[in-house]
Amino acid sequence: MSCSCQNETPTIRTVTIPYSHLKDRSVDLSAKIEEGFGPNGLGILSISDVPGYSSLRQNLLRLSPRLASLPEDVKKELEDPNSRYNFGWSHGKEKLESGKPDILKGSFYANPILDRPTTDEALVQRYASYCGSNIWPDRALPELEVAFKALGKLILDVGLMVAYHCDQYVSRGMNMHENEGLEQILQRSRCHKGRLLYYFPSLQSNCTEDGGSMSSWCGWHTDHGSLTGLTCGMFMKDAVEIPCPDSAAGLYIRTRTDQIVKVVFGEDELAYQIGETTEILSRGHLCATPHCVRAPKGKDAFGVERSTFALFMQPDWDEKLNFPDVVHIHQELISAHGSLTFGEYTEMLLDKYYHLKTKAPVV
Ligand SMILES: O=C(O)CCC(=O)C(=O)O
Ligand SMILES: [Fe+2]
Repeated sequence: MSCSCQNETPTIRTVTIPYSHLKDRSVDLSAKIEEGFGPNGLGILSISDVPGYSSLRQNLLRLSPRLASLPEDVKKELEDPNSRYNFGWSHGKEKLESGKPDILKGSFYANPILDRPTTDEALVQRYASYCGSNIWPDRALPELEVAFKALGKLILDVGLMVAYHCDQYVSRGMNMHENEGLEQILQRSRCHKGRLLYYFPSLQSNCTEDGGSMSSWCGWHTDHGSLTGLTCGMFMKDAVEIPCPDSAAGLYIRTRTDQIVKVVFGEDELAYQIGETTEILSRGHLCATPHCVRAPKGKDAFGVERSTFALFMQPDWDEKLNFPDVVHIHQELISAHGSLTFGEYTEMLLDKYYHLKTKAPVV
């Protein structure tokens, strides 16, 4: 890990694993997994030299401003209130830390592997945010489906390799039942979710000030699922890709010791973060990652937009989660219900946080 310090907030480079090591199941990557995801790690690591990745990233991220600038009535047709906007276009539906609607970014959600994970209508109603169907802009932006699925599949394939090495690391510290490792859970899931994010350009009135807030573009949170694949954000101005105009802008992480650090990884690297579900199931051997995104500031930030893509890899709605006896996240929910499926667990969380289905998702 290298660290350069500016404004007292250190900038830390992620632990990086070359793809050639990752794909080799006989290489022992425990030390790297521990350094990135273990109790003293940042909860993020990146994979370098993934074949084909750079162009798939560029193809998809370049479509993000085009999607966001489609006419309002076209975007409205891509909305899915029934899934609480967890499929298709979502803008201004989620709430910020302040409770105000989040109008700073637009998201497009889809399952990159299965267009329709089940035909069972009862399941679609019960777990609408997982079991729903994809909504593609077939006429307005037909390239989106191809580019989204191609990048999403690649991030899943590489993510399964990361998961294999996570299991190797965790099984050194605890007994793992057969079939209950992260790799197998993710392999058999039908509900992975991709999110193409578009951060609208800063407006003149607010791009000089962010009130010192780290989370000016995306609030502090931990991802809910198992493992999140994340691309390096692409900054653009007037449809042209530019370097980020403010070195303080980008992804921030809160460390185990409550320090806030800015995290960087190469444009051609694919980053992975741990979600809450993995932290619970691994009994804390792998730790979830609190993170947020800071918008650029200063006069050069005017008109600058950011695009990125996240793949939330999560257990199937039917997956029985073998929760440990002692957990420190969502303890009251889990201990009251010995064995829960991931679908049931998620519905309970949504109810806890979002007051009986009136608000936003927890991906
Ligand atoms: O924009 C980013 O880099 C991170 C987005 C994120 O954390 C999320 O979608 O959960
Ligand atoms: Fe996140």
